[in-house]
Amino acid sequence: MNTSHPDEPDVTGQATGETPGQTTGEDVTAELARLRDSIDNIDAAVVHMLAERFKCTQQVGHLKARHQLPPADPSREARQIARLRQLAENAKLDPAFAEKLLNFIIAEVIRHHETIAAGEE
Ligand SMILES: C=C(O[C@@H]1C=C(C(=O)O)C=C[C@H]1O)C(=O)O
Repeated sequence: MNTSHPDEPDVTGQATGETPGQTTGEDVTAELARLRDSIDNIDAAVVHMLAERFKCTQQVGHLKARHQLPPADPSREARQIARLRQLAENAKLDPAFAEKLLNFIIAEVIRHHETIAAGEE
C-alpha cells in the first residue's frame, strides 16, 4: 500500500512498479507545477511586503528630511541585523544570507533618503 502523502511523489514504486525514488514523467510535471505555483505565490507576497516596507521608509525619509536628520542610522541597522540573523536562525534560513538581503534593502532605502534630503522628491 502506498502510505505517502497524496501531494508527494510515490517513492515506493509499489503502485507503479518503478524503483524507489522514481516517479512517472507525469508525476514530475505535476509536482513541479505545484511547487512553482507556491513559489509564484511566495514571490508575489515578497513583492507586496517590500512595497509596503518602502512606503514606510519613504515616510521616514520625509520625516528625517524635515527635521534635518541623517539618511542613515547605523546603530538602528546593527540592531535590525542582529534581530534578523536570530529570526533567520530560528527559521533555519542562512543568517549570512538574511544579513546580505537586509543590507541590500537598507542601501536602497538610504539612497531614497538622500534623494529626498536633496529635495529631489
Ligand atoms: C528607515 C530608516 O532609515 C535607514 C534605513 C533603515 C531600514 O531600511 O530599515 C534603517 C536605518 C536607516 O539607516 C530608519 O532610520 O528607520
